[in-house]
Amino acid sequence: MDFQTTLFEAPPHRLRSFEGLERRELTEGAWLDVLRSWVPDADDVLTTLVREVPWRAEKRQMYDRLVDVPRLVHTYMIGEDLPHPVLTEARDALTEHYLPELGEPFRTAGCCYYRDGRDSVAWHGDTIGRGSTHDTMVAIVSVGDPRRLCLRPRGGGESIAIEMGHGDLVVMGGTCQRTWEHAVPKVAVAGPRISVQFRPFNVF
Ligand SMILES: O=C(O)CCC(=O)C(=O)O
Ligand SMILES: [Fe+2]
Repeated sequence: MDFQTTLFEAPPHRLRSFEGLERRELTEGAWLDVLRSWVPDADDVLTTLVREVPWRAEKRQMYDRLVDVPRLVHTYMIGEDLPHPVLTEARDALTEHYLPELGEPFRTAGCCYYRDGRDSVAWHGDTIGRGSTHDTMVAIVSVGDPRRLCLRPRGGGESIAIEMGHGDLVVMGGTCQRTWEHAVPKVAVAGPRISVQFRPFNVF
């Protein structure tokens, strides 16, 4: 790229491209995509979200069972402005990249704030709405301290774990919400982490 191009053409996204995205096929038509260090300004995204998101404690029945959810949450519904421009870019870039496979845009952004290693989410699938019956995608952008996303097949079998680091993208796709479960387990020591999950219409 020559100097003039760099100087005069503002990049359409400050996000990196999807080059380096790796797919891991799980069983029964479930899969995981992982792209490390996708999000720029991850430090700024973290501090902005800690400050700007109207966090509330989660005390309710979640998904298909009553789970222990020690963490803070807030969901940006369809049409609501997101609290950081990088998140808007991320949602639009995800929509563009996955549209041929997903067939619809990412619409909502669920935010979860794990304040320290004691915050966690128990085993569940995102099966409110269409995730219980249809193939879909949940795209997770992670900022802050790394935490493990554990996954296990619902029918029994070995679990796997993916580290979600500062600025990483992890996408659960195919049948993942109905044939597998996922969890973010407690750990002895961890600093703050925020997860932003982009989902299509009527997937929670
Ligand atoms: O913390 C994460 O990245 C996963 C959260 C999650 O599975 C959920 O809120 O449904
Ligand atoms: Fe989930």
